[in-house]
This record gives sequence, C-alpha cells and structure tokens, in this order.
Amino acid sequence: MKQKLVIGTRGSKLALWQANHVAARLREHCPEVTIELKHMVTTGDKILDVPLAKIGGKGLFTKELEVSMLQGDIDLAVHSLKDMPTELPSGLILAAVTERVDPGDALISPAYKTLANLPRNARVGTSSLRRKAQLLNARPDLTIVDLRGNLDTRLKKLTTEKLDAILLAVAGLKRLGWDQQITEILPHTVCLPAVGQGALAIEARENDKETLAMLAFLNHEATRQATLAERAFLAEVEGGCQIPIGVYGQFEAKNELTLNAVIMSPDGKEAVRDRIGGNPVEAASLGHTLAVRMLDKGGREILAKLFAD
Ligand SMILES: NCc1[nH]cc(CCC(=O)O)c1CC(=O)O
Repeated sequence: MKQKLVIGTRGSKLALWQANHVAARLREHCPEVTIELKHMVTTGDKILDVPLAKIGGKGLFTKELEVSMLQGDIDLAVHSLKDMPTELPSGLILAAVTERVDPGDALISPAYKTLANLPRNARVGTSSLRRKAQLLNARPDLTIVDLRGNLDTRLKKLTTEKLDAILLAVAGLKRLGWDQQITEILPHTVCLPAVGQGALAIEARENDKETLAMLAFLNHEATRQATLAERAFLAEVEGGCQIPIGVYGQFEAKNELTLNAVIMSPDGKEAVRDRIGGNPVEAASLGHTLAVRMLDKGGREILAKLFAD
C-alpha cells in the first residue's frame, strides 16, 4: 500500500468541502497513509463573468486537475460527478462514485417560499439552461436572470441583484451547511436533476492499481449504476453539460433501475419526456436506448435549433 496520497482540488468552498470529506474518509479507512490536499485553479474558476452556456467546452472544472494527475503530481481528484464530462481523458478512470444524497434542485425565496407562490414575472436567478428551461416550462411568465459564481456568490446575488428567488442544487447547499435557506425542494415532475447531481466522483489513473484498490471502498454500487445510465443518456444526446436536459436514475427495486428524462428547448416551450426501466447490469444500454428514443420523438429538432443559435 502507498504511504501517501495527494488529492487535487479546486479552491472553491464546495470543492474544498468535497476534497476534505474524501480525505477524512480515507484517513479513517487507512490511518497509516498520509493524505495531502493540493489546491489548483481551473479554467472554470478563472472565467466568472461569462454565462457557462456561452463558454461551452467540456471539463471546464476538471482539465487542469487531470493534466496534473497524468503527470503524477496528484494521485486522485474529487469532483461533483455533475461537472464531469462523459468521456474522461485516456489513462484516467472513475475510481469510485460515492453514495448520492439529495439529487434535487432547491428554490431559495425568502419572500415567496415556493415556485407556485412566486408573483407573475418574478425574477429568478440560475445559470443553468436545464433549470431555466424547466422553470419556464412550469412558469412561462418568469424572468430568468443569469447567475454565475460560487455558491456563496450566488446566494449574495439574491439580495444584490434584487432577485425574487434563486435555484441551486440541494446537495451543494447541504454540504456547506446552508440548507436551512432552502424554501422549497422542486419535485422531479417540475425539475429533473442534472446527470450525476448529488454524487461525488473520484478520478484516478487507470494504471495506478494500488491507488484504485485504496479508493474502492468509497464506491457505492447502486449510485454508480444509476449514474452510469444517466451518463450514457448524456453521451448519446451530446457530450456537454450545458444543454437543457434533466435525467434521473433510481432504483424501484433491487433489480429495477428506472430512468426519467426530459429534453427541452431553452424557453421551456418544447419538451420531450420519457422513461425507461430495466436491469441495472444493462445501465449503459438503458441510458443509450432512452436517449435514442427521445431524440427520435422530437429531441433531435430541439437540440438542432439550440446549436444553430
Ligand atoms: N454547477 C456547479 C455545481 N457543481 C456541483 C454543484 C452542487 C453539488 C452537486 O450537484 O452534486 C454545483 C452547484 C449547483 O449546481 O447549484
């Protein structure tokens, strides 16, 4: 067994919480190993004034960490699975996917509390096309305001930008202990989560068998299978994370994995919804099959229009 593992992490509060959380679990599981954190800056951290949808590109928050890992400067990286591209650079793999808690999206509206209670034309902040489309689908009258930055910046903008509500992932808010600000958790019928939302991804070198063995205990198999299906869905629809799709895999029974998904136009006016169920050993093919079916049912036209803009 290795004597030391170096975890690469971004410097945001959420990234640090996630890296420290994994570091603590590793220290507890293998007390004789030294666990070090190495702070790094990614492109996604540097460009804070441009809407994410406009920057495009894959792996905005992961690339610099991955280069370091391939060079051997760090042994593993901890990411929100949601921020991981569907294809990893060659030589790197998902060593583990941690148990998913709270996959949903939260509304924070100190004045109005719930989506249903927001007044006509209320100003709602979100930087995610997925959230924007689903909000507009449910409430076409709302004004969506772009909201970038780390979680703390976004929470501050609720006041400084005079917003009536903002939408954030429940998981991120809980990790930072800010979940008491949540006024409503949106049901999946209104807002389906992003691929992998709520789970952590542990990335490591494919040939680093020793590290992989040391990380294996962090893996939660049901979450890995559910998110494998979600990621296969995303890979078939398109690689990036900035398209208006929501998808959520969950176990109905031990051997029954169900995927619910939506593909929407950014204005929320057009929507294709569908679901599929099957054996989790075929997780990837479930995701793939559902994606093909939804593309055929109108999803392809929606995405073609999106990329033409
Ligand atoms: N896009 C940034 C990001 N990446 C992961 C999370 C939250 C944690 C998670 O979804 O696992 C967030 C914040 C948010 O979307 O509100």
